Amino acid sequence: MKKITKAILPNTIRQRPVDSYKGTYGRVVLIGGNRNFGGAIIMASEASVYSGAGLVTTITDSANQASLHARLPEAMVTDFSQHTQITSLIQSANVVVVGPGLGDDANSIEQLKNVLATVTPSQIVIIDGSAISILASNNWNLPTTNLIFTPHQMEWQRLSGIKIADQTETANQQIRNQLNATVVLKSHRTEIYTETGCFQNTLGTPAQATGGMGDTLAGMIGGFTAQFADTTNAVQAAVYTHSAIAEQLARNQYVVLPTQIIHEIPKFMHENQASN
Ligand SMILES: NC(=O)C1=CN([C@@H]2O[C@H](COP(=O)(O)OP(=O)(O)OC[C@H]3O[C@@H](n4cnc5c(N)ncnc54)[C@H](OP(=O)(O)O)[C@@H]3O)[C@@H](O)[C@H]2O)[C@@H](O)CC1
Ligand SMILES: Nc1ncnc2c1ncn2[C@@H]1O[C@H](COP(=O)(O)OP(=O)(O)O)[C@@H](O)[C@H]1O
Ligand SMILES: [Mg+2]
Repeated sequence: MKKITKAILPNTIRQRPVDSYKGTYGRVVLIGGNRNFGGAIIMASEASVYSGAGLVTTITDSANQASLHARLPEAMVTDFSQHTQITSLIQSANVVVVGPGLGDDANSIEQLKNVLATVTPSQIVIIDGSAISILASNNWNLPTTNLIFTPHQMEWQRLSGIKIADQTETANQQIRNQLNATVVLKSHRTEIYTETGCFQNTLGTPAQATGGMGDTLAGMIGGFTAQFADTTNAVQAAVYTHSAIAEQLARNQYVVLPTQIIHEIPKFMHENQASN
């Protein structure tokens, strides 16, 4: 397994061309946040915006709209009932992030089904949290698109059928091959399984063990893959950045909050972009 080091950052985070505009940096659509888990999709959306995604739209329960806008006026918002608009938003996205706080009720299942039916091969689809658990309990065909799963170990157990104790590199890679997807298997040393091999994060702190930390990572992966052409590098850079910021904050903090990481992303990317 190859180690992910600091070198991934300048290899991925490019200086912005002077003649660019918001469209240069990708359209991310995030879908999640039921009435109970609004915070999850708010953090994921914030993480996409702070990672530099050009345009971010959040599709969520109407109960979350005011709080999302109060925290993040940069995001556009549509609620779960706007079916026609949702389908056209998904069609226009470069990257779709589905699952943070989505829940598993009938509406959650319908929203995920619509994503899977709508996406095309040129898009990137990040499947996180509840969306992984819904997929694990339904025998649906996966769409032909660039799929990125971001499970924690129990979500991976549900999806892959591999018990946590048996989640070895060989077993994980075998299921990845069947899924034909990138798998970001989150743990204290997150592993990324791709078509070209497996990469392990070298950073991360138990100060990160708090709710919303993975929702934030999903949004960051959305923001990074929307902007940076090499998707495998973009995923690695997002995973590394998430933990590197957490480690910096953990020098002086017992616990690191997801929203604190989010607010440090622009500065961290500025300091670690390619110098040319
Ligand atoms: N503020 C918000 O809105 C928040 C909303 N959230 C949203 O909630 C939704 C459900 O996501 P979820 O991860 O909380 O629940 P679920 O999928 O049932 O997994 C938990 C089960 O797995 C087990 N487990 C074993 N190993 C594990 C591991 N390494 N990491 C984690 N768990 C592990 C664990 O074992 P236990 O802790 O009981 O020992 C337990 O039995 C999802 O949409 C998410 O986005 C959250 O992000 C929180 C903040
Ligand atoms: N002990 C730890 N050391 C390093 N990173 C951790 C540790 N515990 C959790 N994390 C990180 O926190 C995140 C947890 O993701 P997840 O369980 O999906 O959170 P949530 O769904 O609550 O947002 C992952 O990125 C994981 O790598
Ligand atoms: Mg999660």
